[in-house]
Amino acid sequence: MKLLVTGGAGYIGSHTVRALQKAGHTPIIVDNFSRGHRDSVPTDVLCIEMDIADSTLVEVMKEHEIEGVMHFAAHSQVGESMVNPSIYYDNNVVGSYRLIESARQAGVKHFVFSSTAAVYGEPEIVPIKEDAKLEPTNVYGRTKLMIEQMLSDYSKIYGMTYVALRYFNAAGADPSGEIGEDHTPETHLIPLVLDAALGKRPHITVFGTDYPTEDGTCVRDYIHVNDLASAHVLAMNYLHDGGESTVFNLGSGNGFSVKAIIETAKEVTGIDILVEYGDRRAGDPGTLIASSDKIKSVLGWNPVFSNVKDVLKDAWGWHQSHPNGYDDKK
Ligand SMILES: NC(=O)c1ccc[n+]([C@@H]2O[C@H](COP(=O)([O-])OP(=O)(O)OC[C@H]3O[C@@H](n4cnc5c(N)ncnc54)[C@H](O)[C@@H]3O)[C@@H](O)[C@H]2O)c1
Ligand SMILES: O=c1ccn([C@@H]2O[C@H](COP(=O)(O)OP(=O)(O)O[C@H]3O[C@H](CO)[C@@H](O)[C@H](O)[C@H]3O)[C@@H](O)[C@H]2O)c(=O)[nH]1
Repeated sequence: MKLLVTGGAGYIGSHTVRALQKAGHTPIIVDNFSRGHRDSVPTDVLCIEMDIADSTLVEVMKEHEIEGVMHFAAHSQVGESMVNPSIYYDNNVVGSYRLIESARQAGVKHFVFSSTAAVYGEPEIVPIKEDAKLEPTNVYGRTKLMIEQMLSDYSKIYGMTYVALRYFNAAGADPSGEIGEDHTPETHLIPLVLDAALGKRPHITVFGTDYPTEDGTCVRDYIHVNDLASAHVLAMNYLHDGGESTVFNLGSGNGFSVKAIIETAKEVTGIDILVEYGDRRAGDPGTLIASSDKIKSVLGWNPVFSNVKDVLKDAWGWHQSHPNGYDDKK
């Protein structure tokens, strides 16, 4: 299939582009490079510098006979969304609306969307299943839920089928060491802990120690970025084969506290990382752990990297070989 990949120069998008190539598809990237990296784009992939809100995308999709869109492009930081919500409503909600509408006008048949565990808010039952209540505790999660609702309406009324993949915490890097996580500014726990191990930061600050969890710090479900990538290929193939619109969770099914991640990072790196304890970050739920039973049974998804230590090892490999991230920003 010829597939348009928005945000394909970002962290998860760049890993998925490679998975699509390996599966025999032709990805075409659209990225405005607000947060992505040119060096993460394979040299044999067409990459168009463009915003998802640009209405001329209709012509791009028609010209390249795009069958499906994979939509990664977004702002995606929980903390930032609680400080600067307007850019989240604009880039995520308005931008996605314009993209979905362009796809409809171009006759695109399928849509795979990067949703998030943040649509659930504070769960009543863990592991979280797809039919759990949807009450986001932060603006970021709310914007993603609104996009899911748009896709549901477009599917019912215009017949454009979609899969929303609600990922939990993406982590790790391709074991090749060629691509990895490089956000500016970095806000995610694992890269920050590894930056502290590299001496690029004096310490890691734990956000909150009074959550109702075993050690008082937030519990998250960390999933290897390549396992996320393989799920995208399965989801698009499923839609191509006539599968109906639906949502799937994507996680490892295991929860790790912030303290546990820091301890595992100390083991993997062999470095005694300095830790400080701070206040809670606004909008953070205490515990998010996925049930991924649905995607396993419906799509036959089979995660390869089930151990958080292996995830951290791959992330550490990338950080050691690219201590300043991609070269393109220097
Ligand atoms: N990282 C995670 O743990 C995680 C978890 C759940 C969901 N997600 C979702 O997955 C997706 C990818 O996340 P990521 O960590 O790879 O993010 P990222 O910031 O690395 O990648 C996003 C890419 O989209 C591009 N982009 C942003 N706005 C754009 C626009 N208006 N037009 C064109 N390009 C634009 C950026 O330049 C960047 O290359 C996001 O939608 C995010 O919400 C991420
Ligand atoms: O310096 C730090 C950074 C983070 N944390 C904590 O570590 C956990 C993980 O935080 P982070 O890595 O920022 O991820 P989340 O806020 O859980 O959000 C990620 O995971 C969500 C799905 O669960 C996605 O939707 C988001 O896009 C993605 O950023 C949270 O409890 C944070 O409070 C710290 O204690 N100190």
